[in-house]
Amino acid sequence: MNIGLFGYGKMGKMIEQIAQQRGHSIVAKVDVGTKEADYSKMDVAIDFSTPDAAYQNIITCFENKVPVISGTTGWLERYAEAVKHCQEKKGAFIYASNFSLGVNLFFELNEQLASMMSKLEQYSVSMEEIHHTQKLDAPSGTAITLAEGIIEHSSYKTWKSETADEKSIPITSKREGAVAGTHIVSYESEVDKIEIKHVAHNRKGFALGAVIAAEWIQGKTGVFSMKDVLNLS
Ligand SMILES: NC(=O)C1=CN([C@@H]2O[C@H](COP(=O)(O)OP(=O)(O)OC[C@H]3O[C@@H](n4cnc5c(N)ncnc54)[C@H](OP(=O)(O)O)[C@@H]3O)[C@@H](O)[C@H]2O)C=CC1
Ligand SMILES: O=C(O)C1=N[C@H](C(=O)O)C[C@H](O)C1
Repeated sequence: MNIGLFGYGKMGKMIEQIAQQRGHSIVAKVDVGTKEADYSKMDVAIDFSTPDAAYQNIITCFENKVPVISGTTGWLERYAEAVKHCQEKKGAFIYASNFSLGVNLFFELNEQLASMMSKLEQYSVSMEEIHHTQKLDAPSGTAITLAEGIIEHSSYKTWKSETADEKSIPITSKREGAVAGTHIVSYESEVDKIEIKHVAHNRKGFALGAVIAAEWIQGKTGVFSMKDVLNLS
């Protein structure tokens, strides 16, 4: 598979390593200063760029008939537009706030727990995410997906950073050192606390998941998710 990398930062470099180990070639590295890219050589584009850059990168790939895997967070207010564009162009697209197998299992566990906890009014839910100090967006994309999973299975209506009323899920964002990504969902009552926690030890799991998604999307048309790739639920 010939891969075009959009964003050649921490994730772009990790994806290059994993892709090459799996026998793929990197045919383009599109970063902030890149003037031109040869889309005709790309079987797939993998975008891990910035919140400001992702949407345009994705649309340009659809225009050039290149399937897109995007893991960039913080641009999701334009996700519906990107989906529409993909459908109009009969393209192929997967966005995931987190590509790691572990976090995708954690998403499933979170939804099952939310469903059980929705019957118990004495517990209040809250969330904490911890990432490295270079992260541009907060809360993390993963925390937003977790909150959406809880909202789908409970009476919570929305999420909010830090402080919240009883109808919204409070999310605390911490930025510390080089933390790859930690997410904690807590349910607290007057008498006890239940927590589920995912800790990424490094970025390899995110990169491997993105490369597996790129392999999976070959020859397909449409908008998919990691649930489709991993055959979950
Ligand atoms: N879904 C998932 O599993 C994961 C998602 N992420 C997300 O991926 C994104 C990237 O993370 P990370 O690699 O750590 O960040 P980095 O800051 O290390 O890398 C981002 C890169 O994108 C470059 N860039 C800026 N503008 C453009 C542009 N117009 N086109 C292409 N590239 C551009 C930056 O260049 P410059 O530095 O010169 O500005 C930088 O090299 C973030 O949104 C992060 O939240 C991260 C890990 C896992
Ligand atoms: O910026 C990061 O590093 C990460 N971003 C993603 C997010 O916002 O959830 C995924 C992972 O937690 C690492």
